[in-house]
Amino acid sequence: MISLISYFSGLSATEVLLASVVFSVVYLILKSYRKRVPSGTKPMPGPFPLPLIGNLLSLSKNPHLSLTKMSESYGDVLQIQIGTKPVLVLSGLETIRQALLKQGDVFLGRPDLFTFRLIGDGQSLTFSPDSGEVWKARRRLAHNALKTFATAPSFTSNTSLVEEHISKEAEYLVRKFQQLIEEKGEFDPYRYIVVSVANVICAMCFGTRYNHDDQNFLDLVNLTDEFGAAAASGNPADFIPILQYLPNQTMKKFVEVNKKFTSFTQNIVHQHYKTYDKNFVRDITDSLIQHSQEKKMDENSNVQLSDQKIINIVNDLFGAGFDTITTALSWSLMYLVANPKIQEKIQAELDQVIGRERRPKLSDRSQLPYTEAFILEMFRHSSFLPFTIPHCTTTDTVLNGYFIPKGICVMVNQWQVNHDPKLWKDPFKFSPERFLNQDGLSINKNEIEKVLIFGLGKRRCIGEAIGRTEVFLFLTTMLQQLQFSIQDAEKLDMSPLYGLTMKHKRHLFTAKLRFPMMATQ
Ligand code: HEM
Repeated sequence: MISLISYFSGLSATEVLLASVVFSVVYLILKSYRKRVPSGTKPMPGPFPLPLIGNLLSLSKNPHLSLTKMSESYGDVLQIQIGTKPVLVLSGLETIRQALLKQGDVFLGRPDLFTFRLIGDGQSLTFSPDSGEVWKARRRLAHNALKTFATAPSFTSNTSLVEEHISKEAEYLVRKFQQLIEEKGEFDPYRYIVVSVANVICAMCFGTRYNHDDQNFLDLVNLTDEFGAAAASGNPADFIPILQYLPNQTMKKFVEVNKKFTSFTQNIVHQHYKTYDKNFVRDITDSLIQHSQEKKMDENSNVQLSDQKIINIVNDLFGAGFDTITTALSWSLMYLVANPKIQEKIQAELDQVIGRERRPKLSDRSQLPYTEAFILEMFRHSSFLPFTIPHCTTTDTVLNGYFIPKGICVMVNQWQVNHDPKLWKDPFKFSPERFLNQDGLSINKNEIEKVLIFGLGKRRCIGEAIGRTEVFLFLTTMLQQLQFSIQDAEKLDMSPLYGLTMKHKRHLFTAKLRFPMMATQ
């Protein structure tokens, strides 16, 4: 190698050897300088990074698995380098609780990443690097809007408006599946679930719903895979700047997807501005417009928010509100066809508690422990959000004795917690029973606390309540009426495809009506 370099450079072999020794010594000195930390603290452990690419090669196609493996050697707090940027990786439930709950103010930042700047014109509540007073005011506003809609009563039934929207969409979905079975015999459930779930969030955000065959809407909602693939934690383009300028199909698609999403929500918001009637607030967009028109200060902080900052919240709620739930439901169906006995057990529970004369309601949830245990196990086992959205530190800090500098990007490994053998017996086994108390009739609350899928602390998901409600109602409405299966169960491929939300390969399903269709209530 040395003689080859010397041949091409015209330098002698000794000169090349000397230059490489000097380069290595300088590199090692720089590295040890980086590791210098204040007295009384330890430098973070981690694998040795290569120049320019850092530890990129160790991340593999499945960073959640490689980083779990790495945590077994280096511990819960470890540092890697992606490209030239240092990244802190957190594992272990107690360490993550310490960081996100007890030291929550320090770990609530978001890093300024290239892909994040492309989302919602860089104004996203979720992805922008803002974590100061403006972010807090926007988050409170979004949270309140969701709570108001989650508790608003329905005009026609004694449930909430949200429950009514979800139950109606779930019912349409069952009818659609039935029609597909009659016409084609099989169907790709993901293709239809995504539209139904998007319709629920559309109803809440914009007061509209779309037909399953509306091609424009279909094109829009089917773009989420590209979004998830590029916004995933550890995207090299976020850490090696040159990659942002090289031709890259994933990035090109990502820019396209973001433009489409933003223009879709902006168009609807503009229509709302035209028809807005402050005496009749119909949906979240209306209530946000009301807030922006009244130019109310945020009650807690005196922060004045621009119209754009308020209205952009709709974009975030719409995006976050359907990809996550669609993914949860499609993983649920995969586990059900892979485990027909578990499907039968859920159906037996539904038959016993609800029967066939009426549809499932949210108030049935506490009496359906096995169904609830199945949902928890689906969240745990799939861990389809393997990492939270990346965080960053807002000041220098110390965690478990390690010095953590201000501004470092933080990856929180939810997948590791959900598969940690110290927390779970046979973590790779799919077993809803692990969440039941010994009597088999109630849920063990301590076990629920160990599942990490909505994040923790100040950045914890604000849609959790709606998310859990939606997964429960869609699933129970489908399973009360349909028994799902696939033709070739041995060929079922459940390996997750890495992304912000991990998807599975699409499969064709079939379903059998469990009893004659009853009229919708
Ligand atoms: C099963 C469903 C869902 C799951 C598993 C989920 C999970 C998550 C996770 C892991 C985060 C990141 C937390 C962090 O960075 O530490 C998050 C953030 C967020 N989620 Fe969800 N989510 C779900 C549904 C929803 C829904 C239905 C909405 C809205 C209607 C929503 C709105 C948001 C927003 C706005 C944020 C950003 C919060 C912030 O940065 O302050 N999510 N979610």
